[in-house]
Amino acid sequence: MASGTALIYDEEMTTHKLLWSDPICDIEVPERLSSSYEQLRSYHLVERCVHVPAREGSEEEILLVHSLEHLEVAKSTQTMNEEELKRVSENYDAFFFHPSTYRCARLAVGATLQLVDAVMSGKVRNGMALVRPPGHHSQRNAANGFCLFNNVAIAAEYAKLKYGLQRILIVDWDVHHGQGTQYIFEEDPSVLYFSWHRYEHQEFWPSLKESDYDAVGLGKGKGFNINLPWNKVGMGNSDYLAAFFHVLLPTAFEFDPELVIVSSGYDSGIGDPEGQMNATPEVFAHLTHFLMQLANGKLCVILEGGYHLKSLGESVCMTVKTLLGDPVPQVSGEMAPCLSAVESIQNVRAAHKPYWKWLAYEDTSFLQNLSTKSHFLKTANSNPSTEHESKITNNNDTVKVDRFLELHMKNILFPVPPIKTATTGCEGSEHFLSEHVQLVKEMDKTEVEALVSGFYADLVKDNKTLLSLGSMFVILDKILKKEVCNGIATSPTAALSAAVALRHSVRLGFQRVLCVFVGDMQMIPNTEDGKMLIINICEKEQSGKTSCKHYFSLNWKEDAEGNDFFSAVLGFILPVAYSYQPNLTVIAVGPNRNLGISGISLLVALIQGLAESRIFAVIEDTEISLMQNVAKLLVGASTPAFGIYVPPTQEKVNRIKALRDQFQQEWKMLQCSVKEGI
Ligand SMILES: CC(O)(O)NCCCCN
Ligand SMILES: [Zn+2]
Repeated sequence: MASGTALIYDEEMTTHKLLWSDPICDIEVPERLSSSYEQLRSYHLVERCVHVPAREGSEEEILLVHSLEHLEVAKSTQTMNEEELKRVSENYDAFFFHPSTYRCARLAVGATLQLVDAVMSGKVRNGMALVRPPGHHSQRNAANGFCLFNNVAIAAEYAKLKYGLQRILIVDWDVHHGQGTQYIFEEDPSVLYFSWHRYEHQEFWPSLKESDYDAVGLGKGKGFNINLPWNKVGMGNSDYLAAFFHVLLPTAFEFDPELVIVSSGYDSGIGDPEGQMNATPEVFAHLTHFLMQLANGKLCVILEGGYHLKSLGESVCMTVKTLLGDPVPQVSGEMAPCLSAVESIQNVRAAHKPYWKWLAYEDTSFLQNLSTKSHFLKTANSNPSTEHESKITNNNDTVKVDRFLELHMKNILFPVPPIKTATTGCEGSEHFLSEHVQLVKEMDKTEVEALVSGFYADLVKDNKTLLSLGSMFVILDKILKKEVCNGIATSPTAALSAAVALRHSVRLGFQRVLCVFVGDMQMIPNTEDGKMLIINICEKEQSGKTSCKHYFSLNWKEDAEGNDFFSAVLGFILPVAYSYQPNLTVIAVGPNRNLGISGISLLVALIQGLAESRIFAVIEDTEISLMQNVAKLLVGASTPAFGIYVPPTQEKVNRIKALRDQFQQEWKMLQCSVKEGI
């Protein structure tokens, strides 16, 4: 199983720079690269990565995407004087040549391909390439938007050719639309291109009609181009996460890519003069964590834009930390997407409904018989209350942003626990023991009895379970004290252990405990005080207990063919969980579970982004192989395998939709459509 994270950086890529005054291009400075690298060193992240050297992309590799003419023009600039360089640059929209630009652009291509090779060969699991000039605006025959060669597009074509790949996902979270990449792949169903971008109803650069949500791809490529336009500035963490839950991730899991490449621009982060958005650096840890669950973890992150040096550096570090497997920091801010974001999400889901199975039963009825785009929802000016209040008055006040980020990151960053996982040494644990796993000794019997006989006496009826509780208490204590990141235990009665664990966790001071219980929960704690939120995935409605704000019973029957649980996790469980913002997650699997191991693995893998990755898993002791799967995921020892993708049935989609409609006011991350007439 591949492990390790590659970091590719070559200082020579800092030699490309603007030689004359140009207010559009003067933000693309060499310090973008050097200060990001310095920030990685300051967080001791460079030494934890596998260093892979850059190389020059060959002319042949560049010709995979670009015309010979484009290559020749670029090559000819090496010997030009300033006057000539300026003149050639004027042929393009927002591009500047320097005598070293051609060399740097070839290094950027080569660095990107080196990363693809390192990941595809299994030398590493994933990695990041810090490159400039960026790539996603450049086109077959033109430089554009600071980009000369389209690094990511060349990487996709290279991977198809060299590794015979048939499904590559490109995620472009840069705040500008990568129109270059869109043009290159818009008829190609083997490359799924997703981009969000500042758009403001075509007001914002590059102000293209084809950047809107109805540009879904052409010919055989229809459905494989996804544009999510942001029609307002100030988009934040909740908008970005909602876009992942309700648009990108369900599509990505259905597409089932063999490789994921990120056009990783950080101008979508707070403080950036171009983006004017509000998303804070830790959100990139969450986005990265989600993408790591695809393609068996094969993820190549390639730098695009990002023009506020501090914001860029912090976001790059959040990305690399997550690639390395570190716990994911709590995401800040109100978990509620703004109206404009929800409208864009709704529109792009409607536009893509004809192409994706997971959308087949989503009702975009309001669009029933409407063909032209003008009928799609458009807010000329949604009322101010639906706007995010901006944390920073204006992003142009760089020093103010620096100070904000200094404080913000202090709160976000936390010491990573030395040990990743604690376990009880239960049967089967020998299969995943490593230096990241700690066996906990049993709590002594009398201590357990004292603990249990008082506070939990009503729950614990017999001695048999007493001992299994003992080691559970030890694990919970270690998680609370942050001596370990997560823990796993087996129990003869997981339902009882879960009930005791929940009560014990609240007693230990966890204020918001999320419990996802798979199977028959039997005893359901009182969730009135909001200190617990329970999602019970069961085969049939628990006797008489209907769903309410802090208790959901989600009826689900495992699909015989494969794993159809994606829509439940992405469309319901994660949005509720992220809205709740727990500080501990308890995952329990009781008797007669109604979910497959792959469905449960998906749940465990995706939920690690919550509560600073603090998870306590308790599994019925008859489920040895499930326990091993879950443990390997918690340790980070295995890249996730979620079984055969099966789209949700209409009945299951309706069940999730009903819960969403009922609770989207309480848990706003559930929102993915605007009710008529609001
Ligand atoms: C790589 C990039 O997307 O950040 N380039 C932005 C160019 C903006 C020109 N006005
Ligand atoms: Zn950009």
